[in-house]
Amino acid sequence: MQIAILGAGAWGTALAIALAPRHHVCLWARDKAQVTVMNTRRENPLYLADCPFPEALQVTSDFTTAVTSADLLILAAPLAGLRPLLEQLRQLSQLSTSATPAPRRFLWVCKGLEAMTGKLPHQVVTDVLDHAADATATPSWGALTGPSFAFEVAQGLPTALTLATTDITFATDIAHALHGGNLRIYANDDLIGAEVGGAVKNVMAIAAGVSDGLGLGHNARAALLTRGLVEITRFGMALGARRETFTGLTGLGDLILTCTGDLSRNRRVGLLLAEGQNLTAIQHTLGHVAEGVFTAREVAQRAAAMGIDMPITAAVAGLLDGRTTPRETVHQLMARDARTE
Ligand SMILES: NC(=O)c1ccc[n+]([C@@H]2O[C@H](COP(=O)([O-])OP(=O)(O)OC[C@H]3O[C@@H](n4cnc5c(N)ncnc54)[C@H](O)[C@@H]3O)[C@@H](O)[C@H]2O)c1
Ligand SMILES: O=P(O)(O)OC[C@H](O)CO
Repeated sequence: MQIAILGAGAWGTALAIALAPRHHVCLWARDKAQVTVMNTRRENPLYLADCPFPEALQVTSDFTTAVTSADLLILAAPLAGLRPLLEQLRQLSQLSTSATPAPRRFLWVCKGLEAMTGKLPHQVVTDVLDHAADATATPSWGALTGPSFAFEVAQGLPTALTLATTDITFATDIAHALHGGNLRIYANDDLIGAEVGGAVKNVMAIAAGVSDGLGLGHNARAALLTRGLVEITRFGMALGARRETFTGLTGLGDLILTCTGDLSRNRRVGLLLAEGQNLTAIQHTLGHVAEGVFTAREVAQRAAAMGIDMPITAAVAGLLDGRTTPRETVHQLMARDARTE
């Protein structure tokens, strides 16, 4: 299969490295200087150092060429970049004079709720690509998500992912095509559940980082993960997800990985919050803002509007907004009334 990976951050680069030995893969980055560096050094020192590119991997800054020659697109920007990237694709489809139209099969890999709109990635997709106007042109799309640190995937370590979409035939076909090497890909038709799991686990990872950073111990972390999963499930089911999705890879799986693995950027935000750093200082230290920072606020707002009890999420949102300190947050959570599990 000819695959174009759009976005050469850590995750897009890792997927390109993992898929290139079995597919024709073209990795696109919008920054020409970054492409020159990647082509010269055959690695991505800015986002994923010490992970050499397979010989067959192509790297380009030519968007049109990357897109029009692909059978499958993997949109590998963070959630904030999903809408602009889709707009770019839509323009290309509309403006293309090529005999080969832009491919309609695509996956996204971002995790979160969009800042300001509170939308899940598939809602952003349907916002931008108004496919309902032409039923015959319905694109096939889905989320590729699950417990996966980019560095480990690029190192060829075993990883299991989920390809979630409402069209199970498409999910199964593409999962089958991508499955192989040390990547296991499961198909799932609960797109909302998969996206909610991937989004809200980032909020819980910030909480776990705070807990560990304050030295609250293993008991506290186990409680946090367990009650965090309850919150994720509650929120997801209210949005239409299936309960069992939250015990799968995109729920419990990604929650465990991100809350306990020190490669997690969201967990690191929590660890730095526990040291007393504010968000500006954290962004300076890490060089970016982890997805959970935006998602915490959006989930807290949506949950409050829907009357869903999400105390850990609300606590993380308050902490990120500077309304409480890490120790006050712990005190507030522990002071809640006793209840049934
Ligand atoms: N890093 C991981 O281990 C990992 C694993 C699984 C999923 N994810 C998810 O994948 C998404 C991307 O994460 P990442 O780690 O690659 O981020 P990153 O910060 O390493 O890189 C983001 C890349 O996207 C590019 N980008 C941003 N906006 C863009 C736009 N409009 N058009 C084109 N490119 C754009 C940036 O230039 C950068 O190259 C996130 O939502 C993340 O949650 C990451
Ligand atoms: O580094 P994080 O916290 O963005 O997590 C990366 C992946 O989402 C883990 O599955």
